[in-house]
Amino acid sequence: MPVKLAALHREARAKLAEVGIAEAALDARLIVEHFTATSRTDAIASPDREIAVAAGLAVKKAIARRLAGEPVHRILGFREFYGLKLALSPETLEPRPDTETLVDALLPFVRAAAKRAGECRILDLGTGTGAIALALLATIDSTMADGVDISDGALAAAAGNAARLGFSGRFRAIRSDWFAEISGRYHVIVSNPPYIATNIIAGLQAEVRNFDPHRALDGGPDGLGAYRSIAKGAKTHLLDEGVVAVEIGSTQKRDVSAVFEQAGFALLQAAGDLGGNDRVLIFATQNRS
Ligand SMILES: C[S@@+](CC[C@H](N)C(=O)[O-])C[C@H]1O[C@@H](n2cnc3c(N)ncnc32)[C@H](O)[C@@H]1O
Repeated sequence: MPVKLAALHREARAKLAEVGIAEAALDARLIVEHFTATSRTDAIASPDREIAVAAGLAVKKAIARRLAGEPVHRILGFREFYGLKLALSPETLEPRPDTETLVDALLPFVRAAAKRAGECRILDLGTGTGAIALALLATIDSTMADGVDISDGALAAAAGNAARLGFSGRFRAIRSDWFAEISGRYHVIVSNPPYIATNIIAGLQAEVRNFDPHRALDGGPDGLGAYRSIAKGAKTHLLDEGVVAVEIGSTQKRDVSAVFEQAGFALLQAAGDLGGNDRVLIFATQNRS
């Protein structure tokens, strides 16, 4: 029997709240809206709208997945980042709001390079869904980006997102172990690399541990492995006046700075995330700063 929209919302919310899911109301709303193709306005203006049986069943299945611990955006299959709707795959990290801080901090450097050189060439190492590169392309016209990943599934998701958002002409997805397959030079190298120490992963929140790919999380024994690879290769892939920007774990500012300083870089700027934690470091080559 078809069910009414308001009843579906109520039932979904109650089921998630019952087991103590923190964002029960929001998660229920996102699930119902997505699987019934309705909006917030529909829920207010047409609470008695009848929902087709198939859509009602799809909501039930989605609620069951949420109850089993799957993050809501994995269930929906997409997540918003910097105002862009990005499709996820099992091989991509779910982009986080904290990473938007990295995009914000980098924009002035991208703008300056675009003004200076007529265009800004960006290399996004560990591109995942393409989140960082696509946010920069969406914000500044005279930009092009190469998104690198070691995961074929992530690269397929990034290329799909670029195409859907109309950026195929300015975005290339490249399979590479960091710089191994990269020969060009860039005005900006950016990365949100895996930065969690291997022995910490088992103790992470279940939603992260069980659903984000470990290749996107695991930074090796001390969490710094990817930074070492990036710092080592960055100099020979930067154009004059170029910068390298990385996201970091909240306790890694000193260690990551040391890794880049040893590779011939100087810290130009540090930025915090929405919670006030150290989150972004931007470096230039030492002879420039
Ligand atoms: C923390 S995720 C970041 C994803 C995306 N940039 C974001 O901010 O949402 C790190 C990414 O690095 C990729 N990665 C891990 N090891 C790599 C390697 N050796 N070379 C290239 N990419 C790698 C992972 O597949 C993953 O997509």
